[in-house]
Amino acid sequence: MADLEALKKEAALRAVALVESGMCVGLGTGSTAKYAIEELGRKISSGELTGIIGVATSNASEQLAREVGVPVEEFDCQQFDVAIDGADEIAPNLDLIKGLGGALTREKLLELRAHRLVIIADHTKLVKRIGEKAPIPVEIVRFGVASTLERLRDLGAGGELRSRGGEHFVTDNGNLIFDARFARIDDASALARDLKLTAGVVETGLFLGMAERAFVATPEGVRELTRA
Ligand SMILES: O=C[C@H](O)[C@H](O)[C@H](O)COP(=O)(O)O
Repeated sequence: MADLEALKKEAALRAVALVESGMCVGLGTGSTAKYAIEELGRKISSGELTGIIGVATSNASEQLAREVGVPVEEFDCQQFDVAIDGADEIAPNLDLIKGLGGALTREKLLELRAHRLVIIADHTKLVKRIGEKAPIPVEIVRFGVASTLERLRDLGAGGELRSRGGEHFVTDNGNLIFDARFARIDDASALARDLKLTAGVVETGLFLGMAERAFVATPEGVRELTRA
């Protein structure tokens, strides 16, 4: 296992330690959230946790959860005791960029209903300022994509439509992702609002004021960060 993978798993285990029997748990998406789902499955199989209900933020996470024995329900109006998910960037105030795995819309829908959103990551995801490294994934509908891109460029966005294997990347919702890059983001809330108000935009990967804590694994150990 590469070092970074070991760190991601360490962070995931710390988050799953917060889960208690009978909880409704939001299951994140990505290579770090995968370790959390596996650990949850292990604890359920061993009888350490009972009565857990999981709701997944992507088809891939739902499939993994079923494989490892986490009972999964459809997303409806659940209130989640905890949601555990990865992130692409973590700012000091725990504002996040998410969605490089393409699951941002389902993640946001679910995680807005979580009493506690717990982020798990390795130290490479820490930034001083949001947008420092990662683009902001913006999910957009296919219809009228060229005009939506024009409007996004009018907001100052560089970047491009995400592709995979020479084809447009398509989300679980059947939409496209524009990975938006901005020279410098001084006001993330204003940007999130402007992006959301752009016709054709479904959701953005800016998760502001949502995370309660983050377990960030470093070579020196796991740091626990909480939102002020
Ligand atoms: O759409 C994907 C999610 O937002 C992921 O949580 C995020 O991309 C981090 O993924 P990973 O843990 O694989 O770096």
